Order: sequence, then structure tokens, then C-alpha cells
Amino acid sequence: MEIIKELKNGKIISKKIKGKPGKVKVFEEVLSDNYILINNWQSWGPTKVIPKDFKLNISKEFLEKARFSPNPNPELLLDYIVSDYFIATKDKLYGFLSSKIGHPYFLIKDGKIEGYIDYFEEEFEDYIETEPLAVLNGNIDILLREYGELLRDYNKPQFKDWNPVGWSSWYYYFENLTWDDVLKNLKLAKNYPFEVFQIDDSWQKDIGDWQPKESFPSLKEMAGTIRKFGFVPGIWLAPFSVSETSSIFKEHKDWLVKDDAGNPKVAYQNWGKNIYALDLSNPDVLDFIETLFKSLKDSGFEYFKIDFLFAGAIPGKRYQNISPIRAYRLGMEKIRKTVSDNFILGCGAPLLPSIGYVDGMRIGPDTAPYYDPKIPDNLGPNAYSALRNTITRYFMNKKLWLNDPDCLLLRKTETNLTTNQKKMFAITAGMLDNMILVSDDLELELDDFLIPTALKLKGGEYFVEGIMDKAFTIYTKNEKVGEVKFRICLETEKSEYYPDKDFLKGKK
Ligand SMILES: OCC1=C[C@H](O)[C@H](F)[C@@H](O)[C@H]1O
Repeated sequence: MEIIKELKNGKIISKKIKGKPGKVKVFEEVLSDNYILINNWQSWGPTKVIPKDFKLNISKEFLEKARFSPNPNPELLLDYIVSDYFIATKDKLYGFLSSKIGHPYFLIKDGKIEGYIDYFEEEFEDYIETEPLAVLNGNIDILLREYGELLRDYNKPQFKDWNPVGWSSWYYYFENLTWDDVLKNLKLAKNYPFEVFQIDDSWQKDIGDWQPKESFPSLKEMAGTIRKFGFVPGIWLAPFSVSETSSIFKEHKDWLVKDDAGNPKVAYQNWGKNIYALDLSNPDVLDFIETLFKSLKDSGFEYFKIDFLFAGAIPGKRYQNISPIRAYRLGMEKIRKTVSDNFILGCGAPLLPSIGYVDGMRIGPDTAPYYDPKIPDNLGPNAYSALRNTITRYFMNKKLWLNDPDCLLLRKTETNLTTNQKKMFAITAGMLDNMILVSDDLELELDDFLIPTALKLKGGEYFVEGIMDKAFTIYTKNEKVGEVKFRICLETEKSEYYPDKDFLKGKK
């Protein structure tokens, strides 16, 4: 590896490769600490501190269902601690600045941190530069912010500065949403400062068949009705996913990523089905994606929550022999170009490959009407791990995209969330200037005082201290509240929120 740039507190290294490199080892250093900050490749995966001998406890049964959701090389999780894109200790951060062709990751092996880039089956006739790696020394709280700045400056993403506030159907209605539920909540939503009203998973015929099911009106009527109530019409879909029962699966197996035997490859299991992946290196598939998003846009939708995006980046046989990461970015580029002036929210998305193609990004697992620090991190729903990621991935916000921490669940019934747990989530999301979306039946009694609380805290300059400690301290300063500090321990659920004149004092 050669130094391509010296930094005041480190360096950026890269090297030239060609041929069929596969998994390239690009870095090795003795692990000098007992605790590490690890990261997962996609929205729902954890960024968290673990002891260096932590056992991931990933079972084969879990991987049978999740498949490529947790990693493009899921088998690694059975034997190693894996950290995608970056890894850190209290005074060092090792962070790749891009994932445009290869998938960069770290393994903890024999007391060492080993850095790799997987170029999968792609072959390079000429030399290419590897995805650059920044090696930084200093206080981890400062290094995370610096890493976010390096990512922004290297990738130069463009994204909307509209920081949406709105409603989403998923976390109360799930797949049981009816059009009457939509109409009821549209009427009630007028009592709230919502800008966007987003229909989630429930409306579609099948995963891959993106037409409304019988009980819903046409797309045009769906979007037109939402607009008539004064909201930006939002819709959910999983554009790179194809379910085994869909017509697209029956009619276009040639459009799917294949296994070595030439059969469609299962990307993951969900909705009680095998879900396959569109081959985004195939021009016909890109035409399908363009037509799909053009029809949604022409129907009047202006906000697109595009989900299970990791499916587009699974390894396998494709129309072109390019890496799954390069194929994924072809698909994301097509969506970005087709709905360039609309808001794109990425979800279930490989993080670094998505930079530049989304306006908002879900940066944690699904929230849930329960908060439980003891549930293992298996990318599954949990308000605790959603809140944890909101804090540990805060440094991505407004540098790469707008962070979506997932929805505030404010209902007082049909939930195990306490008002304190809702308060911790709302204050943290507000102070870190995240997207604020609510997901409840608005007819229920809500702790809705937390909506203005969160909104009042937004728009500030913020910083998180103690990212590797038991408790975080979040600092924010804006014109509405001045300088405030929020000390929060997620495990004990103890928090202190008070005016603080030490805002950023002594912070470089
Ligand atoms: O299926 C709907 C759905 C699946 C994923 O978990 C998203 F993260 C969650 O927000 C919801 O949209």
C-alpha cells in the first residue's frame, strides 16, 4: 500500500491492482485495545462497541433466512468478528473512503485487525486504485466526526436539504393497512406539522409486482388523495427484490442474479417467501427500473422509501461480469436519475455504495413498540438498537445524507414503550437533526408533546462525546433552545437534559 495523502493525524493509503484480485488484503495492525467499535455494511446492522473477544453468535439457521442481509460474505460471520467499511478503538480509526467497485471490510484475527477489499469475480485488464483507506489517530469522538468529513469530501454527495417531518404507516398497521386506514389518518394528520405522508409495505400486489392490490385504488388516486390533503405523497417499495410468487419471477428469470449452477439465487427470505435479486448489470433490468419509477412519479408520488436494497448487491452470476457493488450502483444511479428532483430514502441499504444516490438513509434497524438492550443484534426490530445506531452513526448525518433514525412510536396503548423511552428517542433524534417521522394510528392517544420537543431541537450544530463509553453526551446548539446537553445511558435508561454553557468548550 502506498500513502496517497498525509493527514495531520494519520494517512490515506491505497494500491494499484489488476487481473482477478478477488479478496485483497490491504492492511494489518495489532489490535492494541480490548474494546472495538464495529460497523455493519447496511442500514439495519449495528454500529456498536464490543469486547475484542465478543462472540457474534450468528447461527446457520439465522443465515438461512437472512442470507445476504447481514453481509455480502455471510459465511465470514460464523468464524470472525467482521466490521464493514470502518473499525475503531478509543484512539484509532481505520476507515475506507468508498465502496464503488469492491466491498471493504475488516476481520479480527489472531489479535490483529486485518483489512480486505473483496472485488468478487470482476477482472481488471488495466491497473485500478483500491478503495482508499484512512488510518487516523486521536480521540475517537473527534475521529468519527473527521471520518464523516473525509467521506463527504471524497465522495462529494449531492442531496436535498429538505429534512422531512411526516407520517409512515408501517409501525402500527404493518401489512394490514387498508385504504380506509389511510383516509382516516390523512384527516387526523392535518392536526400535526407533517409534510410527508408515506404509505409503507401493504399496498402492492407482490414484491416485484408494483401495482396496487385489489383493495387499494390506483397509484394516481393514492398519490392524488394524499396531495389533496396537503401532504407530499410518499410510497414504499423494494425495487431490487422479486418474490417467488410474483409474475416478474415467472416471466423474467433471465433478469435475476444466478448461482453457479445458473439458477436464480435466493437473496433473503421475508413475507414467508424466497426473495430473489434483480441483476442490475442487465440493461433490460435497468429499463424496468426506469419505467417503474417513472410510472410512480407520473402517478404523483414525490417521496420514495426504497427498501431491502442490499438485494441489489448480492454476489452471484450476472449479465455482465462486474462486481455486485458496481452492479448495485448502476441500479441506484438509474433510480436517482429517474426521480432526480424527488426525495429518495434508502433503507436496508449498503451504506458506502449508496453515497450520492439517496437524500435520506435509514441508519439503524427497525424500531419497535419495545425497547430491550438484551435482544442480540440480529438486524431485527428493537427500539433500543435503533436508538443506539442513531447515536453511533450520527456522524453520517448531513455529510452523506439525512439520517433517518426510524419512526417515533408515540401511542400510549398497544405498545410496551414507556414515555421515557419515547422521550430518549425523540430528544436524541431532534438534537442530532435527524428526519422526524411518526408511525401510529393517529386516532389513539399519543405522547405527541414529543413532536414539538423534537422539532424545537432540530437544525442545530451537534456533537456526541463518549461514543465508546457506557453513557453518551449529546451537545446541540440552535437559535430555538440555545446550547443544550443530553447525557443518556441506553442500558439504564437514565438521562439528563439541561441547559449547558460548556457547549463544545474545549472541543477542537
Ligand atoms: O416490510 C416493510 C419494512 C421492512 C423493513 O424492515 C423496513 F426497514 C421497515 O421500515 C418497513 O418499511
